[in-house]
Amino acid sequence: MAKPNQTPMMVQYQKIKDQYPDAFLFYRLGDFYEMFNDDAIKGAQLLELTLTTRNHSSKNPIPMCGVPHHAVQNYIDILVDKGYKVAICEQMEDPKLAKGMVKREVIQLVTPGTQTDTGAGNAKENNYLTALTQINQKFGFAYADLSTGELKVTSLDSFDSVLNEVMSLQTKETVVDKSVSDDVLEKLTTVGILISHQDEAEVKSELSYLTQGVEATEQLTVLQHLLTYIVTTQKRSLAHLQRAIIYKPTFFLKMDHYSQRNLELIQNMRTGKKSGTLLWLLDETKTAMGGRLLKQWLDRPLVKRNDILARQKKVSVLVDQYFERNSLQEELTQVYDLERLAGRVAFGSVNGRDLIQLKSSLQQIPKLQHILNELPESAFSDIYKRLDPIDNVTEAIDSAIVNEPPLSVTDGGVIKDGYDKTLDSYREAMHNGKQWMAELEASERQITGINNLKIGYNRVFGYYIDVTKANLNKLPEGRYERKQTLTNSERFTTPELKEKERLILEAEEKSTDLEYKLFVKVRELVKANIQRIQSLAHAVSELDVLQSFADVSEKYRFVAPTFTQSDHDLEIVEGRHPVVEKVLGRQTYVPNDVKMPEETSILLITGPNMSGKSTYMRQLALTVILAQMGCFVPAKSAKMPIFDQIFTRIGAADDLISGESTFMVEMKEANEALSHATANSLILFDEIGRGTATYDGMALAQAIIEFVHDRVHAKTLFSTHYHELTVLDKSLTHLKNVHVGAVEKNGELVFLHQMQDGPADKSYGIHVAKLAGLPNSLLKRADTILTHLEKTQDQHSTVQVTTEDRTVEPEPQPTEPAPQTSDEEADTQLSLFGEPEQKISKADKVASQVKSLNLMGMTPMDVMNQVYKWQQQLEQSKKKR
Ligand SMILES: Nc1ncnc2c1ncn2[C@@H]1O[C@H](COP(=O)(O)OP(=O)(O)OP(=O)(O)O)[C@@H](O)[C@H]1O
Repeated sequence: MAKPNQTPMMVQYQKIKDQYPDAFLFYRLGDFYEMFNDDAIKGAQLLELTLTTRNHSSKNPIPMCGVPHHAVQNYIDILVDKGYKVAICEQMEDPKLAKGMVKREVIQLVTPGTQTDTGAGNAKENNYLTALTQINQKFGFAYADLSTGELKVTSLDSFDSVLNEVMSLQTKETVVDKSVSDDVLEKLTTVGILISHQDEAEVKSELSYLTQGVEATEQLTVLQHLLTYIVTTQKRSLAHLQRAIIYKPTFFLKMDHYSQRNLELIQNMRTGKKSGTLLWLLDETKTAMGGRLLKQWLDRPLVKRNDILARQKKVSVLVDQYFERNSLQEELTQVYDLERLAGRVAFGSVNGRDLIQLKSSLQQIPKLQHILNELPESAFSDIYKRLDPIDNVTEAIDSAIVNEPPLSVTDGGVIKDGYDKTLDSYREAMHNGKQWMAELEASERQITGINNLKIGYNRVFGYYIDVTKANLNKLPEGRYERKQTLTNSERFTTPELKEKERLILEAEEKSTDLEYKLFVKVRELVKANIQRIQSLAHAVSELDVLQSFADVSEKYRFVAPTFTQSDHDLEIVEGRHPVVEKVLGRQTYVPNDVKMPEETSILLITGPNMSGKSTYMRQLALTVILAQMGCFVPAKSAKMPIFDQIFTRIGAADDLISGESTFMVEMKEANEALSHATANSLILFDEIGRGTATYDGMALAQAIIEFVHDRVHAKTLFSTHYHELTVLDKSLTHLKNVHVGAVEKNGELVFLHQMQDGPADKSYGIHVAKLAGLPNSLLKRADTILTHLEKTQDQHSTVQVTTEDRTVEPEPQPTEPAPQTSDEEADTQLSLFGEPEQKISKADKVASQVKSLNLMGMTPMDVMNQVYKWQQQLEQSKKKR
């Protein structure tokens, strides 16, 4: 709100700022964009700028900071990357010509989801703006990428599905209307998404084609809000936005975002980067658009047999045709980002260099067509047809734009000679100008007899005749008009020089104006062809991803999988985890079979820690994903059914939203799988139940296995440390035991990484703890406890699997007292800490904790954490003393 005694400028500033309370207002003032008040205080801190004040002599100076106009994009990017919005407020008239206050307006609101200049490093990333509405228990969900014009919409029936979409699209901003509940908004905010409110929906008639064919109320509503938000923030042409495509999550192999994360499809769990992911392995794309499409395919593998086979067929052809594939790669390398170029054409931000990139990309198209023609099969006929070289655009650019245009489109030098007669005549005048001046200089020297007389030019005084002071007396009277006096010379003009100057300057000005007009004309012609460019871009990206699949398939010895028709036979022979194999090296990696014929639905996997159980499970999931993307798979041979969904519970569970315990999340994820999986799904459960007390965990694990076996029938890999569960194969006919082999050599554990039939006979947890470097005395103690526990268990038979009636007998709770230890054992504990018992009460406490430790219910990591805690406690007690 405007404050009393404000200057007219600050009144104008405040009026504009009031319309954008949640954005930084970059207010153009001459060569700078200024921020004031709170924006300035916060902006100076975030952008590391010097904070100054306006009216510093007044009682209430106004905090202020600014950035130079030519560097503004950097600063906008920094703020937007940090999740803020920036309103760019421009001067709408020339300050020299303005009467009173210069008119200013916000020309664009840049937000995290609408940012289109995402930098060269992000060329292979989409930047999705998403939108949400909640109508009659349903969610309308839409998303758009403003840099490429992609627009999609769907209906979702739960918030979990919304979250899946939001997370897998990696959106930074969601547009919502009033219908979205506070609870939903809070959850979205918790996962770091900026919420933008858009309550009105007003889509202009010229954009109504974008929603054509969309009928469901929630879809139409969400699109209208999204489009209104885009129009109000962008305030520029949106000619490249494509008609909304309606999609359904069931069109694709469904995976929740936890699975996508756990399987490390596009993001490394430890580093958050691409390296070490399936995308990293697969990405041999040569164009940025291909890179983006590959990511989309990886997010959404297919489920329709014919679609999968059509892609696979193309990959096969390219695998076989090495030379053609190489040529394709070479030609694709020279195709620029057609999608984003089309976006810049629509926004009007395209420059001469962009048009040259567009031209040279289009010139590659006939070469791509030629290569596809050389291929033996007609598998590529659909792509071939879509490879439209758009000759009229190539010709228009080629005839008009110079080969190496400058960055600016307003300073001339963009249009070719011979393209426009009027432009040529201006250029001639400019060029002749030099000639005229040389001739005039020669004739003036002759007339005056002054040999060092010069004709020069500067921006302030224009053209002048320069005569040294010593020669001034030689100038004839009357003809020479004085312009400027310097120490050693004087500068003059003549009516003739003035006339030539007028012609030259006029030609220059007219020439740049005309060049810009001609450039815009070419740009408009390109704009009229945006849809053709976009459809070409799709075809090129597809070709690029397919060649990348073929390249990777050949390089890493992948094979084409076959898909079973009606039965659920799954047989992978010598399968590999492609990423682990790439990292470890081909020689080190041990391939493994996965054999699950129709009658086997569950593989119960046992084996030591670190032996490769999780890798084996992940390997199968990645093989299925690769197969359903249309790619070859890392195996000697592979036969599988087409899966509809993949559920995984692998690795550490975390829940960003509710802050629930690991065990709670684990159970929720298990529930998700048990309630939604079908006989056509794949379930991977890694050590379910380990997050709670042994008996509880084991009971739950068994009940879950039985439930999957009897009711769900999904193909399931279940790894466990509960060896007691391996007897289940006696009662569950569709369950098979397998284990990862390991052998003990001279007391050392050697992992074979080889999957073998039957259950594992030992857990080897303590051996793994040894590998992790835990102290010898502790390991010795753990061995003693283990022997003791095993004895107790044998005597009391407390842990026993019950399979009768598929129910679990009530088990004793793990609150029973810890096994009594002998004096000799107590001594061992104390020697662990090297201190006599009576002096150290802390050590005493720790020792008693060691005694009561339930090693059976702990992973090596838990043990390490516990030991670390003890070390800390002992360290503190030492310090106190
Ligand atoms: N088939 C294989 N060939 C060679 N090395 C392998 C193979 N599978 C796994 N490994 C190696 O063993 C390591 C441990 O594998 P993984 O995490 O799958 O074991 P795990 O049995 O699931 O362990 P834990 O039970 O402790 O979770 C991997 O990081 C990898 O280096």
